[in-house]
Amino acid sequence: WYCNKNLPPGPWGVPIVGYLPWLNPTKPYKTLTELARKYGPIYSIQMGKHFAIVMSDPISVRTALARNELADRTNFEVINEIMQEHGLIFTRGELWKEQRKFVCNWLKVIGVTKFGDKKTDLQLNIVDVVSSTISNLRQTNKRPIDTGKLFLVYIGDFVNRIVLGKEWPEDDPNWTYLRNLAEDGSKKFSIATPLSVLPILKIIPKYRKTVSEIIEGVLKTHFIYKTLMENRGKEVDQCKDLMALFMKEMTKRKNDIGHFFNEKQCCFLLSDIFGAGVETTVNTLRWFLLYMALNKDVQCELQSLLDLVCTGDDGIIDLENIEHIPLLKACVYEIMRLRPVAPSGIPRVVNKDITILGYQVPKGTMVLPLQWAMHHDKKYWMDPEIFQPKRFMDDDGNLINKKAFMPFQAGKRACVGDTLSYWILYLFGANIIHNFNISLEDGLSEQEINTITDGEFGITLSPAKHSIVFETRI
Ligand code: HEM
Repeated sequence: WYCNKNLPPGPWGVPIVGYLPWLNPTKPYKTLTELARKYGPIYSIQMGKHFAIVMSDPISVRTALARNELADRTNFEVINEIMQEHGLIFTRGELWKEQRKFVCNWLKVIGVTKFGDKKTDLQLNIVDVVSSTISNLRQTNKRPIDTGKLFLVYIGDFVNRIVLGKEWPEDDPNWTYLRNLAEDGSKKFSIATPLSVLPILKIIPKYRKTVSEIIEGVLKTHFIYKTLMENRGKEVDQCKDLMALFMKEMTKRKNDIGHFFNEKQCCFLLSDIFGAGVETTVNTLRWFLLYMALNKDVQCELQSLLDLVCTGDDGIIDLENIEHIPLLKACVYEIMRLRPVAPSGIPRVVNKDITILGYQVPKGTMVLPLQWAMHHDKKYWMDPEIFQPKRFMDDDGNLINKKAFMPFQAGKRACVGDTLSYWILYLFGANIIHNFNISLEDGLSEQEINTITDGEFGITLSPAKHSIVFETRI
């Protein structure tokens, strides 16, 4: 690519590491955004081993992500070592096509449809874990709570139900192990991240050890999944969880060749969906409650609206009720704009030489759709740093689409869990705000609050450690 004179502009780097030494080590998306303001909506940058283009104009990002040539993920050696090219998120080619179709079909089977009937068992399952969360919070008696641990238990429980067809008591040793692994795994993955761009770092014991520990966690998780599979009997035929559907597909195709429905793929797929579904929604919900605590006027307005629609005897706000409160959806959109859990974007790779916005982009180039830059661009958002949910509403109070809003990205590889995530976030968000007055623990200085809202970036962007006080209001 050095000979290619028609590459997008971009900063110079140094041999081997490229531009890495100049990236903010804890918030790389902020440096990448500053570079976007300097070099424009498409620029090139060398990140260690990987040559990348960074895109930040929403229309060109959508157009680029929709192209077949960008439907693959970057080939990271360390990810291949851990995932062995199985699962869904990091797969390529025929395996990806087949497994994505299978997962999208499973989501339809359990009732996740964009415009369909929302009064399904699925909603009852979410409401059930929301009710347990609320009962738990009622007992906190205004004691400050670490929302990360709490939501991991309940959202994790819901995801286990739909993925494994399994409900574990909170103190079950397997479930406790998987939860600890989820928390610990995020930290380990962030330690291992530099390896994806600089595989040479593998010679340093700290990195080797981290990768070995991640692999050990993967193997133990698969052991738990395999035991669950072995213990499932005839009931599987009636079940709709992902594991059951996969097992039925394995039986149906056991004499066929040229497919990927085998036990190894099943284990990687189940853990991929658990990982993709839990950490993202837990952290988005934590951001939501944090900003509710910091914006009492919005919280009060929401509570009055929720009081009006909550007419059922059970005191539950359901998806039907939520259709009448555009402000709630606007708050969820605004939090995903202001603090997207994937601020740098999830990278894709160019699988053959192509032209993007008049530039020649060679095969193998990594493409970063930079969510942080799009979500904080003054051209599209007035006062982008301020939490202002009503920017997603018109003067008549209706929701409006914003082209620069892309938390799930776009195109053939966009997130498969967008609708499900919204349902989880609406049901948890609405019912918690309806039941409790939310505030941040007392006595924090402005600087401490800024540190919390600035967040910590690992696999996802989460608020820095903080506690929330839940005061019962109904
Ligand atoms: C707030 C919640 C969530 C956010 C912000 C989010 C965001 C994303 C993003 C940015 C991508 C990359 C898409 C691309 O390359 O264009 C992605 C991929 C993916 N997400 Fe989500 N996600 C969320 C929740 C979920 C949930 C609940 C599930 C589980 C059903 C899920 C499953 C996946 C899968 C399987 C992929 C990989 C798709 C593929 O490579 O074909 N996500 N997500």
